[in-house]
Amino acid sequence: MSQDSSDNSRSLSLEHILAQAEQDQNVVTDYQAGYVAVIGRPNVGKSTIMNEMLGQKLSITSHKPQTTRHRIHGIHTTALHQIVYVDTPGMHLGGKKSINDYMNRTANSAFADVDVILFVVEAGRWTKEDKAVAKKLQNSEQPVLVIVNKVDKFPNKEELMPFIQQVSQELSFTAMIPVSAYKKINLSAIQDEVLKYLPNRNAIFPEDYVTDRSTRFLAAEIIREKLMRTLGEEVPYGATVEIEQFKYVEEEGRWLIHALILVERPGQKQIVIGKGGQVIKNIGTQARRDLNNLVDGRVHLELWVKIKENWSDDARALASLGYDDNYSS
Ligand SMILES: Nc1nc2c(ncn2[C@@H]2O[C@H](COP(=O)(O)OP(=O)(O)OP(=O)(O)O)[C@@H](O)[C@H]2O)c(=O)[nH]1
Repeated sequence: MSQDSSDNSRSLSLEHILAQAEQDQNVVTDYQAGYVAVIGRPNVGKSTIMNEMLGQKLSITSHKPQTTRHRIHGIHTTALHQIVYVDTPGMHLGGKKSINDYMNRTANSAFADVDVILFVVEAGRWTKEDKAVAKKLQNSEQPVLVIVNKVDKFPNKEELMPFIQQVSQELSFTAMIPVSAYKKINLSAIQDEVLKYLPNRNAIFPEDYVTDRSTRFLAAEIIREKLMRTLGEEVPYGATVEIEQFKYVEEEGRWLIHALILVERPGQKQIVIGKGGQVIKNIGTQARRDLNNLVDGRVHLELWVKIKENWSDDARALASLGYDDNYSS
């Protein structure tokens, strides 16, 4: 073999490699992956739906509006697709406090970069706040799927017709899907419809990821959920949870979690503690059950209540508690 021909064959194989690399880049994968924002006014069931779609509990739920304050990514991966759900705080009209501003900003920014929007509404109840969300979605470039949740409240489907007509008049949407997250009715239709619009793309997150939030963060959310479920109206919006310690104690074979419940006023502290410490004990017992599941082991939980005045109306305090605009997907 002459020197010339061997050079030639080397340059041919280089060309081949470059061509192959270009082909690889243009490969059309069958795999589908993308982001799905779950939006709507408070209390329509966004978190319940997302938890059901994921088959596990990530977002906290309660019967009180505005339970969700942060945006959480729940990741559902199969051999064929990866759907990344972006749960948002319920969008609402009222309130001048920093926390309300923060929640609306987070919700607004959540649907800027997604592939599909799930607009969750409550069967039979179309409010001013729903209208405001509908208005924001009017010029949306992404497909909008209207999820009519809580249809279990209407055993007679005929009674839902006026509601469906009203929504149809006020918003142009890609599809409308009636479901009950609570009774697990028709939830698979949501995924079927989402998959029609999810792009062909490789997985965004590694396949064993279920959320991009830390265990520590999820632990704080679990405690906050129990707090909101246990207490009356006046405390929960003035309360938040900060995890001070989260560590595995080898000798005890269990996790040690120290959490601070921050409230704004002395009266609230009394309510959270309860007579003879009964209320906080009850919150702790409920939270520990879920925390055991979270860490898949045993948890020793210590809860403390502390007053931090006006934390919900102080931008710096909010940032220090993790309500941070810089958090990104
Ligand atoms: N009857 C009925 N209740 C439901 C259904 N889905 C959710 N709920 C209840 O509605 C309440 C609110 O649910 P969430 O999932 O916390 O609502 P959300 O929209 O995430 O609320 P925010 O966090 O305030 O934005 C809870 O008490 C749920 O149990 C449903 O299909 N039927």
